[in-house]
Amino acid sequence: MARFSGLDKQTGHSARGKTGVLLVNLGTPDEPTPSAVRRYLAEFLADPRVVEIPKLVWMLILHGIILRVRPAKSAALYKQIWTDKGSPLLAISEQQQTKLSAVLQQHGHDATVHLAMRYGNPSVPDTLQAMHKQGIDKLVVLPLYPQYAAPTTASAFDAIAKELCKWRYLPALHFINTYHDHPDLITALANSIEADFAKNGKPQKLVMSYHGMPERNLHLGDPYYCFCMKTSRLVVEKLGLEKDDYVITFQSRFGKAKWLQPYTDATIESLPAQGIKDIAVICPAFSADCLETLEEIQGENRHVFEGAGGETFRYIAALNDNDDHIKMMANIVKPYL
Ligand SMILES: C=CC1=C(C)c2cc3[nH]c(cc4nc(cc5[nH]c(cc1n2)c(C)c5CCC(=O)O)C(CCC(=O)O)=C4C)c(C)c3C=C
Ligand SMILES: [Fe+2]
Ligand SMILES: [Fe+2]
Repeated sequence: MARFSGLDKQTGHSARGKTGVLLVNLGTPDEPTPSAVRRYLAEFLADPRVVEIPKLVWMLILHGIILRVRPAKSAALYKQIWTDKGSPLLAISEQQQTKLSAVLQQHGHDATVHLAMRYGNPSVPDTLQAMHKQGIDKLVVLPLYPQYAAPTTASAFDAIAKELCKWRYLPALHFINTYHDHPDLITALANSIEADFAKNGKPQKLVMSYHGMPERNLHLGDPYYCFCMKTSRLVVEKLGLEKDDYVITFQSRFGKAKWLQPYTDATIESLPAQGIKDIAVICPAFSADCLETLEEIQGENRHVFEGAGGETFRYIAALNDNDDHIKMMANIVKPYL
């Protein structure tokens, strides 16, 4: 057998030269059941980009403890957010794919749009192989993480590289590594906050809650924290908010290590005692609503706030398939088509 995979002469040497856009997001279990969640978490948490502790020690902890306990608990949470179209993250990503494809066509670009999930399905290797067979040899990858982070963006790159390493005829490749300060992202976030304020009134505090990361990663050189700060600064400048109008926090802590601070849940719990009983929460690291926004913020953190004496809690949805968001994606990829 040949060492590198190639296409037969027919498909390999003619009808090529097509351009494809590949959207990548994190992924989600196939079903909200303990066995499907176990499969998903086993792949996710074994990724050395995600958990950076010595492999042997981590495999013992992961398989000995975490994968015995967490799947049942997480499956119960996934059940709460599951829809008739499946996991929100996947369903929303599919809508983004369809709409981006339509917008690029409208603008006269002859590029197809594809979707892959870093963990679970549709997988990165399956999607790339299908694109290869369709004659795509110009590839633009847009990982849907606005702020570069090694556990997310670099991990998406690893999965793509791992597949391409096996190919004989490599595509031209453009990999978008971050868009945390892209003007269209800032506009889309500001518009969505403004629409909420116009409809529901300006809250006493806007909480901008980002997915967390171990603090150690920041000291090792991951720019994620600084990129989150920049996204927030640009959005609040655009909205003309004052320092007291908002707070930046980090959610979804996993494990016992110190993660980026301040933590979302502790901050939200402390607000009512300071007289802040009316808040709106937005999660600018999530391009699609998912477990971490729908269950953790809209569910858990709402209870935390109300339990501490808070009165009005609003969650401002992720940008999902908003027109602004799709336009941003189109403008980000267009220069490379
Ligand atoms: C274990 C370490 C984790 C790091 C580091 C991490 C970073 C990180 N994650 C996202 C985006 C998402 N994470 C999601 C779920 C999720 N994340 C972790 C762990 C880490 N994430 C776990 C264990 C889980 C699974 C949920 C659970 O069992 O509790 C999701 C949602 C997936 C879904 O199906 O809805 C997203 C999206 C970012 C942006 C990030 C950046 C540093
Ligand atoms: Fe995560
Ligand atoms: Fe969570």
